[in-house]
Amino acid sequence: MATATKTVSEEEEEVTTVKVNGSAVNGVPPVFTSSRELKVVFVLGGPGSGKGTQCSKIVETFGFVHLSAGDLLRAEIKSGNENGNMIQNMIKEGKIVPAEVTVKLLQKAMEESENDKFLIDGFPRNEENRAIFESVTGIEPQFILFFDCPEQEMERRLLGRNQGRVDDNIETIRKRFKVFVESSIPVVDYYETSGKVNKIDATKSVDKVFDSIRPLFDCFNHVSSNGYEEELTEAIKQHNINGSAVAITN
Ligand SMILES: Nc1ncnc2c1ncn2[C@@H]1O[C@H](COP(=O)(O)OP(=O)(O)O)[C@@H](O)[C@H]1O
Ligand SMILES: Nc1ccn([C@H]2C[C@H](O)[C@@H](COP(=O)(O)OP(=O)(O)O)O2)c(=O)n1
Repeated sequence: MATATKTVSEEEEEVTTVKVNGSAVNGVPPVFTSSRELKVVFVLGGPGSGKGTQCSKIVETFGFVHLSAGDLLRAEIKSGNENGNMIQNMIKEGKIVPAEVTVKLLQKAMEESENDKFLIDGFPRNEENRAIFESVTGIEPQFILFFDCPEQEMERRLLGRNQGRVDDNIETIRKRFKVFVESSIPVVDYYETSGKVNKIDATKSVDKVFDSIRPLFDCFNHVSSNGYEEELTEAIKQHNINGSAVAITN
């Protein structure tokens, strides 16, 4: 007689469903253990372009969880963890922390959350970030928000941010801009080839920037009978048609 009881191997199979997209790094298979269908949006842009500000608004309106890679790293410094000194020194120098450290923090935060929609802010910041995240979690982002803002404006905003950050001084800011152009823009270019990048003119007011982002997230609240994927594809198409005709920074 057929029974509804699941075998141990069937249960194991369920727990590993998000692993299937992951490819092995050096022969090591992906290790993410969530059984949920996670939806991830990467939020990229230069330092001070307004990523964190807009993420807070998206969280309020669309119920995403905001995971700022920078905030997670700063929390790690405060926690007194053995990596703290190394992270602190790299941030002070405007350098990018090794991906294994950052991916582990993001992975832990996602596993501990009960939500299934994540805004990952300030990540992936280089090719190593991107490749290791993909291999470990098997997650492909729904899309990328790319905040386009001239350096002069970002510098003005960072110098006025006033959060007591060790890296918001002119010397480190210049280093961060260089790293952004050399290491982060290539990641944006990578996603550009699969049509996932939604460029946002970040020079406008906070409310105007949010107005331009909003249609990309509406589908997560108003799912039509076709499912959110079709709505999202249409929203991305419209965004690109109306698209802010702004040049990639530098
Ligand atoms: N559209 C905007 N116009 C003017 N200032 C802004 C805008 N968005 C953010 N800011 C301010 O600029 C600074 C940097 O913004 P933040 O969101 O922290 O940037 P990021 O997370 O990209 O580093 C903050 O002081 C913030 O209040
Ligand atoms: N993926 C990441 C994100 C941030 N970091 C480090 C290096 C960055 O200069 C600092 C600050 O990043 P954060 O995203 O908080 O701030 P900015 O966008 O530079 O304003 O953290 C990292 O090493 N790797």
